[in-house]
Amino acid sequence: MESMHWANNLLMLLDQTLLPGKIYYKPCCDYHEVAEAIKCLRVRGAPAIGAAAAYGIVLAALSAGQATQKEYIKQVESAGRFLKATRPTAVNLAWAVDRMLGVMTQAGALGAEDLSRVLLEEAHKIHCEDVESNRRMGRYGQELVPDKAGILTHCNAGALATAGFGTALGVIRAACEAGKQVSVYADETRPLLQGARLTAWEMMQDNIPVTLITDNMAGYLMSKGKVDLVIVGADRITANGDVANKIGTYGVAVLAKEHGIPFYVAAPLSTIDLSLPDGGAIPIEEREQDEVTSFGGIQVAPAGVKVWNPAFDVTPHRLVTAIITERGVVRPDYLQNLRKLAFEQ
Ligand SMILES: CSC[C@@H](O)[C@@H](O)C(=O)COP(=O)(O)O
Repeated sequence: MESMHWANNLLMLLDQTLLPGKIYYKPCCDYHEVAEAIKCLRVRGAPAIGAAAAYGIVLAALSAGQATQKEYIKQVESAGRFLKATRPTAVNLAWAVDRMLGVMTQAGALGAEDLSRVLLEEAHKIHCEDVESNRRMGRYGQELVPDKAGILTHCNAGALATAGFGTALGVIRAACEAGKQVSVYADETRPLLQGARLTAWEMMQDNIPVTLITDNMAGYLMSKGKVDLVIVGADRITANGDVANKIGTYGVAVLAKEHGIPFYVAAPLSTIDLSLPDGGAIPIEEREQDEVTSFGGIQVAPAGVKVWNPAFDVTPHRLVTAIITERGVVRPDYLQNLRKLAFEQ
């Protein structure tokens, strides 16, 4: 299932807020619609919001087509700032926007039509490269998966969260393609249920055995010897290997440590942010309180109760066994090894 595609100068986004009940591709005809879709999690997952934002830049460029060159550049840059401000944690979003703006600057001498064509080519490149990275990650990562493994995952780091194949779920898919049998356990992932709604659905679509658990069952599941490894995606990885991912990931990592279970993170290089020294510097998105006080549109908490709703947490690098990237598997010392990997050609 494609998370997005480009058709007739429109970005078609699979509306993930409706899954698994309904499959609907929402057409976005301007960058404001793309920004709204990112904010509301119609499109979500770090690489997917990066690719969507890249197409958002193309839409801004297309609608600036009649402007003078100076005005055109001003409008596209302003769209870039707008798109970047939608969600602060996943660095892939800013990475993709900056890459698009960089291409615009380099090709600055071109007329509007050519410039928009170059931007569309770049957005397609970002989209295609992500699928290719995930496939590579899968090849490296599947070597860490023993046959008959019980695998716990949190949130959704699958095809839906990327341009295709997935990061953490890509590793699982690659292990299956290599002939291994696996049993996947999906944390439901409160408050927005990406695990229940999306991961369980994705695994079932591919006939990969999956068992859904609520988030508070993970420790007991591990104590019963059902989990051989944990694998999750990431929204941002800092220079020292600290990992921001969906809220609840940190708790799973602590439980994995307690039970001696390897904890793997699968993420492309576009998720690695060497400009930040450690996880303390990552901006963590806080979302609306009704995501916590309501469930399926029904209020489940007393009106007026105080709520804290961070969308992500940070897992310290000491709990991360290895980081799987499209260039290979990185192990501690992350400070040294991530830098080495990023600058390798
Ligand atoms: C390959 S996706 C990795 C992460 O982006 C994913 O695990 C996650 O935390 C997504 O959060 P979301 O709030 O659904 O966008």
